[in-house]
Amino acid sequence: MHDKIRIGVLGASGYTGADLVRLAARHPHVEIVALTANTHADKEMGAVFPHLAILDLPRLKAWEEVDWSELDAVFCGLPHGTTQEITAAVLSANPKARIIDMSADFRLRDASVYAEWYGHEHRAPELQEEAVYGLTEHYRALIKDARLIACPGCYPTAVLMALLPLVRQGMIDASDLIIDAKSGVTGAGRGLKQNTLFAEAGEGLSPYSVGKHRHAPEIEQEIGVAAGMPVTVNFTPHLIPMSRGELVTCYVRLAEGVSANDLRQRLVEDYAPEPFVHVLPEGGIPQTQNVRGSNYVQIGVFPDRIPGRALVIAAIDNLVKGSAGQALQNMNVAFGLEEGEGLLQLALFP
Ligand SMILES: NC(=O)C1=CN([C@@H]2O[C@H](COP(=O)(O)OP(=O)(O)OC[C@H]3O[C@@H](n4cnc5c(N)ncnc54)[C@H](OP(=O)(O)O)[C@@H]3O)[C@@H](O)[C@H]2O)C=CC1
Ligand SMILES: CC(=O)N[C@@H](CCC(=O)OP(=O)(O)O)C(=O)O
Repeated sequence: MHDKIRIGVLGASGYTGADLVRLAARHPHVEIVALTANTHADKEMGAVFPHLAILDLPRLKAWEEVDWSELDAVFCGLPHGTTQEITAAVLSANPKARIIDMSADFRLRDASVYAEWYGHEHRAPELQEEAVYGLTEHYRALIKDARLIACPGCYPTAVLMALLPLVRQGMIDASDLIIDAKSGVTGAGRGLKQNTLFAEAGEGLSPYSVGKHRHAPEIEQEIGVAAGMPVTVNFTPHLIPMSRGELVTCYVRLAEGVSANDLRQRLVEDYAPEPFVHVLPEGGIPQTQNVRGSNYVQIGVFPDRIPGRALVIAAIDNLVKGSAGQALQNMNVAFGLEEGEGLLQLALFP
């Protein structure tokens, strides 16, 4: 029996993997045993990420070279589509390993919805069925015993944290949700992409995947469960010229007799025991700068000038609460640790 949780991070040369390493390196109950990369395999982590060079870390290697038997938990920060077969291989080599996946591969429960939005049949359908959706505050009881945890996408994390308690209580109309979302460029990963080049993303603001972003079905899946009926949402993401951070503005229709104040009160009460959720007082403005580098979520509620409507706004750091931080939070739950262990650092402001 080891006194620390021995972890591997697949995709450690990417943004989510590297942020996981940054956080895990200071976690008192974690030992980082294996790190993998694709094109960066065989490099030192500190050579790929000089901000981590101060740490004594294992060398990056190809995932095929990892000895799975020495790991208790495996974090996957791989491009979606690549994690299914790798997860199946890991679990067949070490059925006791806990997999905490940051990609989209196991989030959708319906195989046909997955195939429609990701363009291929799922390659590990039995694992897709087994996976637990890793929105910690809402699925904690299932995460505790799960072998495969599918961490939510960054946008769905922010949206669902803002809306789930309200939909569940029937305080807003789940069939009338308009979500205007903005993300920093790290949301797109570290690979070279034209739209995230400084010259093209800087000093600009653009919507993308309008009407067809793959986070829409993920949001619809979870809102649908909370509402007890299928829903369709209007979800439009935008790319903002900042490195980290995400802000979602949700325009909602209030149920009869419900006010924006009631929504805030509901969120305050539901999230009162939650260490990472801060529901702001009346007039409080959520800002990405207030959560930058941290695992916190800020939520603000405002009345709309249009009667019967309200705005619920949430801010997160896409790489922390939106991926690596939430993944580590899930590991804490799965291994029976204090949920805030390794995650209580405050936002880097300004
Ligand atoms: N960025 C974000 O804000 C969020 C991302 N996610 C999801 O997390 C996952 C990782 O994202 P992110 O870190 O941004 O991505 P990056 O592009 O920054 O990193 C991808 C990582 O996967 C490795 N890799 C790429 N292709 C393969 C392959 N075929 N086999 C094995 N390893 C491979 C890369 O290795 P190498 O660099 O050596 O080529 C790199 O380590 C994605 O599924 C993403 O959608 C989820 C929530 C938020
Ligand atoms: C700015 C940007 O490009 N963001 C990414 C979202 C990152 C994320 O959460 O993606 P997964 O669902 O693949 O994990 C995007 O819109 O595709």
